[in-house]
Amino acid sequence: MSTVVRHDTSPPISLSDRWRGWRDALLASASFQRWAAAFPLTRPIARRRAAELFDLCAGFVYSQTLAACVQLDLFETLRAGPCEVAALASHAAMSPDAMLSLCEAASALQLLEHRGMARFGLGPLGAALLGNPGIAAMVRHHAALYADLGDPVALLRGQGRERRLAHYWPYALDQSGATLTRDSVASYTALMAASQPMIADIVLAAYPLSGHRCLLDVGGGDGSFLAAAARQAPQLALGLFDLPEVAAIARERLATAGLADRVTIAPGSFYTDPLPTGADVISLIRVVHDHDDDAVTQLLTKVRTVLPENGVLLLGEPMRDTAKGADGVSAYFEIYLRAMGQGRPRSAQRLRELLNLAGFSQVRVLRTRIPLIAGVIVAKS
Ligand SMILES: C[S@@+](CC[C@H](N)C(=O)[O-])C[C@H]1O[C@@H](n2cnc3c(N)ncnc32)[C@H](O)[C@@H]1O
Repeated sequence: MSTVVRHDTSPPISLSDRWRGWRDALLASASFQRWAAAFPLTRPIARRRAAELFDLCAGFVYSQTLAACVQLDLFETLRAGPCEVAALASHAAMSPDAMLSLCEAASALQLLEHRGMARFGLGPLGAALLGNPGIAAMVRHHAALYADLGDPVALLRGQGRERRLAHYWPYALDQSGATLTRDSVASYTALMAASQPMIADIVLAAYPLSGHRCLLDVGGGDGSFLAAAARQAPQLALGLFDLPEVAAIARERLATAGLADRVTIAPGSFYTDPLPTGADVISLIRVVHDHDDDAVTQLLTKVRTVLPENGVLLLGEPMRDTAKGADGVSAYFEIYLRAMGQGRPRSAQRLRELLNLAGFSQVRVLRTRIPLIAGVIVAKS
């Protein structure tokens, strides 16, 4: 491994750099670690750090344990009540020993729980997962991400290998959407629809739409957010803009929901086509984060241009800095979006800067029920 060359144009070392340097040297010292683990006052910190490092090393195994449970429909199987390992094993076409390993691992992760007499039932996290089908869908689609992450350094260097995640989100490869087929958009559209009810609850609780006349959902997927908005605000006229093949799915889904008369569907790409006019509120739900800064600034400018005076932009997506525990979200999206090939996880502050750049001068960051899942910003020009 070569040494990093430091140029003397680096800024002078600050007091905080010095303090951190001292701390890092201490923490990196094996003898300090031994002392900290032995000394009663520092022992709890040493144990916590050891557990945190262990979790980081083992994270992939935890994820794959969860993936196996989802793939085998274990949570669904246990919904009705606990089962014997032998029955679960025969259902999953594996040996009872292998099933026991999976059940033990899943129990340690609170996905399952021992229920005595070689039986296992749902654990608190497995049960919670059943209440939100979006999570299982998310776990299943991670197969593409983990394939890309087989060699993380090659991924970061942009070397070789076909990127499976970029094919999963084909608009990352074709911004006009012209080459996309129904098949190529169907899985990501279904994935988004599965988690949309929770997102819609969070966004619409933070910013109820009762004061608006017409909502245009840009990048609106299969129309699940619009359907939730329609339930909350019966007066609202609805519009959806998305790539043509996705817009076709939305047309069918919204017709099935009995909303055909209330909704106008506009197929197109926000890179190449104008946005429809007429809405007094335009939503961008989980759209901005997977596009690069220049594209986002252009999109936000387009949105501002078609909004009337006093019209509102409603932006909802995970943000780096709006929640306790958001560090994990930040780490996840940094690498996820790198594998996808575009976009950045942004802080509310960075989004504010991009909104200002696009001509929105009144920007408010709203509190949300579960900030880890979605932050909300409303903006006016
Ligand atoms: C991550 S999904 C979010 C979907 C939906 N808003 C939700 O939260 O469930 C991003 C959406 O933006 C759409 N999209 C991506 N690029 C687009 C473009 N250039 N023009 C229009 N829509 C686009 C995708 O088709 C997809 O439906």
